[in-house]
Amino acid sequence: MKIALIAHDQKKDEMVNFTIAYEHIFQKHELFATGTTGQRIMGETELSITRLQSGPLGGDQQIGAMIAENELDLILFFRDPLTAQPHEPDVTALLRLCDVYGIPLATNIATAEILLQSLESGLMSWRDLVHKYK
Ligand SMILES: O=C(CO)COP(=O)(O)O
Repeated sequence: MKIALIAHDQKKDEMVNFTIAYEHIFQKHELFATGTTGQRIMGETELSITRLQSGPLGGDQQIGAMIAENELDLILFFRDPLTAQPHEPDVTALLRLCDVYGIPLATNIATAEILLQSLESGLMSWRDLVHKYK
C-alpha cells in the first residue's frame, strides 16, 4: 500500500515515535511524506520515504494531487489543532480530497494506531480492488 505521512511541527516528535514503534509494518509499504516530516522520520528510522515539498511550500497540495490520481491508500496526518498554519487552505483541501475519494485518513495518533493495525491485519485489502478496477 502507498502511505502518506504528514505532521505539523508540534506533532513531529509524535510522528517520529509512531514510525519507530511501527517500523516493522511501515517497511512493508511504500511511503511518501511532506518535506520536513519525511526528513525527521528518515533521520531516526531505517525507512525509505519519497519526500515531497514541505507543507507550507506545496507539499500538502502534492499529496492532494496524488489522492486525486488514486495513488495513495492511507493518509496519516498528525495535525496540530492549536496552532494557526499559514497554509491552512492547503490542509483543508487535502482533508477534503480524502473525503471526495474515500481514502482512509487519520488526523491523530489514536486513529492512526487503529488504521495501521487494520492495515497489518488485512482489513484494507479492498484498496487492491480499487486499483484493479481503476
Ligand atoms: O505543514 C505540513 C502539513 O500541513 C507538514 O509539512 P512538513 O512536513 O514539511 O513540516
